[in-house]
Amino acid sequence: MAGITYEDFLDTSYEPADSELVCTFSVDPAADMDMAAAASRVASESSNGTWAELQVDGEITDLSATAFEIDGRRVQVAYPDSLFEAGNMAQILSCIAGNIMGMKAVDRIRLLDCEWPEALTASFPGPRFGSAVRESIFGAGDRPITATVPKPKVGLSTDQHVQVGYEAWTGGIDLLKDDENLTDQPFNPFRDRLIESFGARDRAEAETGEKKSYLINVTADTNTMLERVDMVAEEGGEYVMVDVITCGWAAVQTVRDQCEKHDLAIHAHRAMHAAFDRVPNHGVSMRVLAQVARLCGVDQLHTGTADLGKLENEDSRGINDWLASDLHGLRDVLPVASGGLHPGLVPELVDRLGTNICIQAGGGIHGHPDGTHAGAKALRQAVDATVAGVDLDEYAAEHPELETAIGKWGTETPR
Ligand SMILES: O=C(O)[C@H](O)COP(=O)(O)O
Ligand SMILES: [Mg+2]
Repeated sequence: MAGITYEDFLDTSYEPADSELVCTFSVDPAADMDMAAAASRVASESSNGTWAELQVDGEITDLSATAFEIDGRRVQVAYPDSLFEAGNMAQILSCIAGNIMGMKAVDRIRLLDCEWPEALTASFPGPRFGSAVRESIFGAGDRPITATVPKPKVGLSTDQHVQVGYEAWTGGIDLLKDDENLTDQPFNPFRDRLIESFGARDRAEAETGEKKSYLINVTADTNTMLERVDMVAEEGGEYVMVDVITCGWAAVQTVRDQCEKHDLAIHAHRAMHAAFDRVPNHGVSMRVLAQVARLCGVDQLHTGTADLGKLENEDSRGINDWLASDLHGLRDVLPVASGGLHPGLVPELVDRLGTNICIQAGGGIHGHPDGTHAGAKALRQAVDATVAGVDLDEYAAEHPELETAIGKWGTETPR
C-alpha cells in the first residue's frame, strides 16, 4: 500500500471481473470536491483505504476496490471477491454501505444497486421456499394470497386478537399476521397467542375447507428468536415473521438456519427501511435491501404497494421483478403489498404488480362498516373478481360485502 493515494482507486478503463461485486452509487460530492475525487474516496474507504497515504512494510493482499465508471452522479465500483467473508452479510454491508455513508467527502451517497457474483451469492442460502408458498401451502393457483393484520396493531388481548384472526380466516383470508410491534407484551403474550391462534386456525380450516396459516412475529434478541422459532415448529406452524431491518441481517441469517431445521418459511416485515431509503440520493435503496433479504433467505418480503397505499415506496414493480429474476439459481421471494390497501384498490394493484404477490390489508378489512368478517369477505371477493377478469362494480352487485367496502372507500389512496 505504500504510496497509494485516493486517485489509485479510480480507473475508468478498468473492466470488472465476473467474480467481483459491482455496486452502483449515486454520489453528490462535497462542495469543495470534484466527482473523480469523491468517487475514488468511495472506492477507497469502502475497501482498504483511508484518508491518509499509508506506509505499510512488506507485501499485503491487494483488496482495493475500483471506481470504474462515472456518469453524472452515477458511480460504479467493483469490489474484489476476496475482500468479503463468504456468507457474512454484516461484513459485506460494513464495506459497501459502511463508513462511506457518513464520509465528509460526499454530501449524499446512495447505494442504488448491486450485481452479485456467483461465488458470493452461493455462500448464502437464499429462500427455502420463495413464492412457491402460494401453491405448496395454500394451493392458490393463479390468485394472489391474502393476509391481514389485526388492528389496533397493539392493545388487543390474546382472546380478541385470536377472534379477529378467526373471523378473517373464515371470511376468506389465507394468512393472519402480527403487526410489526406486537411480539410478547403482557397484554398479549407470545406463547398464549401462538397456541390459541393455532386452535382457531384449525377450526377455520375445518369450517372453510381451505388451508390457513399464521405469521407470528418472533422478533427479539437472537437467542429469544430461536426459542420462538422452535416453539412455532413444535406447535405446528408453517411460518415465522421477522422485522428484518430492526433486528438486523446477522440475526436474520441465524433465524434462517433454524428455520431450515424445522422447514419453516420466513415472512419479512421491513419496518424502518425508510430510514435507509426514503431520503432522495442518500442511504441504501429498497432494491438493495430486497437483494440482501433474498440472499439471507426470507421467503416473503414487504416491497410496497406500487404507490397505491399509505406508505411511500420506491419502485415496487422493479424490485418485485428483481426478486423473481434469476440469481445464480437462488429461489425467488414472494412480494408482499401492504400499507393502506383495501378492496377497491385490488384491480389496479394486480394490474401494476401481477398475481404472484401477497395482498395484505389491516384497516382495509377491520375498518369495514360491518366488521372484520365482512371486511375479509370483501377483500377475498375483490381478489376473486380481479383474477376472473370481472369488473369490481359488477361483482359487487352480487356481493354485498364488497359493495359496502367500495361504497366506503371507493378506489381512493389513503394517507
Ligand atoms: O404491517 C403492515 O403492513 C401494516 O400494519 C398494514 O396495515 P394497514 O393495512 O392498516 O395499513
Ligand atoms: Mg404494520
